[in-house]
Amino acid sequence: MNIFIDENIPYADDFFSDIGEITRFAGRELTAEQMTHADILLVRSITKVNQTLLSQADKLSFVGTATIGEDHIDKTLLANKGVTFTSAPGCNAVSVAEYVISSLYVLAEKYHFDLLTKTVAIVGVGNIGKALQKKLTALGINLLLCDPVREQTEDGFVSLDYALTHADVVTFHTPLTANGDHPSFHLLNEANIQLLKQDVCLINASRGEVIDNQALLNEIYRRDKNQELTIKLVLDVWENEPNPLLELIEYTDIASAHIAGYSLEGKARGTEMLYQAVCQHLNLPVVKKLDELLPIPSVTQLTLNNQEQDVNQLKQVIHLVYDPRRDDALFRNLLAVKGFDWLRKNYPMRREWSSLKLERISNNQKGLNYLQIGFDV
Ligand SMILES: NC(=O)c1ccc[n+]([C@@H]2O[C@H](COP(=O)([O-])OP(=O)(O)OC[C@H]3O[C@@H](n4cnc5c(N)ncnc54)[C@H](O)[C@@H]3O)[C@@H](O)[C@H]2O)c1
Ligand SMILES: O=C(O)[C@H](O)[C@H](O)COP(=O)(O)O
Repeated sequence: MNIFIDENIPYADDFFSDIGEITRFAGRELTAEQMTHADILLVRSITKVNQTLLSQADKLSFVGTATIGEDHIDKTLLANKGVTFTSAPGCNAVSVAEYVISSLYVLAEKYHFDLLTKTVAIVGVGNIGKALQKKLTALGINLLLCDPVREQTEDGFVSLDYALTHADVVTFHTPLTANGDHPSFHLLNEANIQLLKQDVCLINASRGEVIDNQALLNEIYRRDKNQELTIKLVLDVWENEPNPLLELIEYTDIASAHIAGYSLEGKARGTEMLYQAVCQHLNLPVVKKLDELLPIPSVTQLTLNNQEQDVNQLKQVIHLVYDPRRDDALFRNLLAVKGFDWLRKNYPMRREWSSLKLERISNNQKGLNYLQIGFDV
């Protein structure tokens, strides 16, 4: 059993070494010739699984992507070839939600605003959007939800134009789609970008192509020329990765190399989900568990030393576990020297909020419930 596994899939040996012979590959360099030997192929988002790659893959019976996004997979081709496919839905949803909230508290600090006075629009309310909705609701932050697919059968959603016009923060969490009733390609574009409020915070942690990056840059120039307040910008994903629009970077408040989903837990859950799917595919018992593999966090416990949680304490606790300014500094300092893919391949350890246990001075503390937003209490 020959298992081809992307080099950026963690814990591959732990989960798969006793199932078959593992061949690791660099995600952008896998060739059709190599695929002649593969029974199982496990990829990440940068490997295009298409006719070109699979033209000689006569032994292939299973393809898995250790990611939420599937836009790099020709699923129709796999179905026609009788190849089983699975992705890792929700594996890094918490990681992305925590990236967004950590970034919002950086913006609140930098621009001296109170998040509780802001309305946040979540565009795309699936696994990630729901994780974000749960945390932001627990933080008492006003929300608008935009999801035309869910809106067909559920209440409580607003149109994109309404969200763009009324929200102080707009954060995108749709898949990248070019077809269907609600294509997301260039969802934010030249025609609607001027609807954004004067001092809006704009976040993209979905796919770069969901926002027309040139139209965004042009809008930034236009607002600057008209001496309007500029857009506060958090970009984790970029059109044309790994070659982002360089002129856009200087106008971002937080820029990162498509790492919002890169918590250790998020990436490792993707591996575990593929392992479970491979076991089902091969009729093998599931005997490996991720919890047995995760390392002890560098900070495991914190005692909160004041009776009332205030926003400063909250910000410090959140940024103790993960502060996106770290990734922004790496991006700005190393993108030109090392490159986008290197930044992702060499991403430093990052844990999720649940890895930190909060000890309290007294149990009668009122205010924020850290447990509800995802800390271990
Ligand atoms: N930056 C990162 O590291 C990172 C990590 C994980 C996922 N992602 C991206 O985020 C995307 C969303 O992830 P998810 O797990 O929430 O997926 P999901 O499929 O669970 O949810 C996506 C939601 O978007 C909605 N949607 C689809 N088209 C829409 C449109 N035109 N307008 C508004 N809503 C629309 C869907 O109805 C669905 O509810 C993934 O497809 C992936 O591309 C990025
Ligand atoms: O789709 C996803 O899960 C995320 O975009 C994830 O960050 C992709 O990571 P990659 O496969 O590019 O390493």
